[in-house]
Order: sequence, then structure tokens, then C-alpha cells
Amino acid sequence: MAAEWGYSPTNGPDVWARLFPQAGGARQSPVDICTSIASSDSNLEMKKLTFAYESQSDLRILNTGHGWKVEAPQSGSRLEGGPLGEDIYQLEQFHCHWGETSAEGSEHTVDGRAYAGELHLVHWNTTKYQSFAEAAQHPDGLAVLGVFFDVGNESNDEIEKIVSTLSEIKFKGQFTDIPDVIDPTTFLPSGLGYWTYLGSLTTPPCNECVIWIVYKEPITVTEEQLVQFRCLSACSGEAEEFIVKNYRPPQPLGNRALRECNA
Ligand SMILES: Cc1ccnc(S(N)(=O)=O)n1
Ligand SMILES: [Zn+2]
Repeated sequence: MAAEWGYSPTNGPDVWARLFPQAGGARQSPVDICTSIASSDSNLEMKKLTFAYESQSDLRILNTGHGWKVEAPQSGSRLEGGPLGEDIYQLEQFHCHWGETSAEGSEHTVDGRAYAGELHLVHWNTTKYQSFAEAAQHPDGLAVLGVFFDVGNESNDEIEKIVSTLSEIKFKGQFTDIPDVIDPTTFLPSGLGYWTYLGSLTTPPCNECVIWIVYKEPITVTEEQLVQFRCLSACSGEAEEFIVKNYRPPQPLGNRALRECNA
């Protein structure tokens, strides 16, 4: 049986490279964002990062066994500019990472500080490649927007549209349609300053194909919303193994450039 990767000591990030060699590469994600070494780049300011998304209803959300994922292929969406050169990237899916408590949960950290969770909006390069799968085999194939979660008293209305479906996808492999209209723009913070670097998928096979764009400003969710995330089961059957932690710890930045844009 194919080994199941996960986040436990026996199948987690420390041993992924045994089965997924790229996980041991020099361009891995996430990383700790050391703000003192981030360099401003006027090119990023001049070629403003722009995004355009469609509002969609009936998007499919599924329990992957490692978390929830919303399939949102949007041929009409465009992410371009900033670190993306002349290429246009299209939204494919979005998902989230979280921890056992709200003291942890994000994948990227900032000066060693973890946030309570991290949302990933995954896009692929439609200028150069014909499919998501093909794009994921190339160093400029994907662009992922990372948005940190802070815990506060105000429920996040857009996240609540996700939370309200989780009871229907408690077990691995289950899926349902989100009845509400989802506009991915509403997941983004009001302040659009970001850090960017060249990295990888943060889950196996950890392809080194991602241009990361991590927003500086977090969005707010409630503890209750995160508690609901942690009620998803990693198993498909009656056994209950809750998905309480699905984040990879920071990997070495090495000699990669870490740039910032204060939009
Ligand atoms: C599509 C995809 C697969 C694996 N990992 C990621 S992630 N966490 O780097 O965004 N995205
Ligand atoms: Zn992710």
C-alpha cells in the first residue's frame, strides 16, 4: 500500500523526503520570514500585483484527509504583476493549515512567530502551461497567496461559509457544495503589503514550483471557527483521528532572495 504521508512523528515532515525526494531540496517551503533580511524591490512596486476573481456559488469543498480544500478553477480569474513577470496565473483551489491550539498553525512564520492558521490561494501559470498538473512541474508554474489568521472576537463571514459545510465532510473523501456565493477577494487583507520568494508546495510531493506571495497583514477568524476545522477526521471510516495539525514547519531559506513590497 502506498505510504500515507501525514503530520505524525512516523509519517510527518521529518520523514517526507524518504518517499518524496523533492521534500529534501534547497527550495522548500514554508520558511521563516526574517523581516530584517527582506529586501525592498522597486520592481515590485512598479509592477503592482493585481488580482481579479469571479464570485462563485456551489463550489465543491472536500475533506482531503489532511484538511479541507475548495476546488475553485476560475478561467476568468487573473493574478499578475508583482513577482509574476509577464505571466498570468489562474485560481485553481484554496485550502488552509492550522494547529492544535491557536498558538501555532501557520506554515510561514514571521521572525519566528507563528500565526493561528494560514490560508493558501493556489494559482497556476496559464500563459506558459496547458494544465495545473503541467504547471506544477515547472519552477514558475504556480503562485500561492498566503494569508495569516489572527484570532479575534469577530467571526469571519467568508470563512463561516466554509465552516458551515464542515459537518457534511467530517470524514476523508467526503465532499459537498458550498451553497453560498464565495468571492476569493474577501479572503485578502485590506493592507496588501507582502513578502515574496521562490519555494515549493508545502505538502508532498513538495514540488519546487511555487512563487510565494505572503501577505503581511493577517485576517481575523474566531477560535470557534478554528475549533470547527479541528473536528475534521483524517479517516474515511468510523474511526476518529481529528485533523488538529496540518502545517509543515519552516524550512531553510538558504541563499534564496526574500523580497518585500509595501503596497
Ligand atoms: C496544490 C497544492 C498541493 C500541495 N501543497 C500546496 S500548498 N500548501 O503549498 O499551497 N498546494
Ligand atoms: Zn497549503
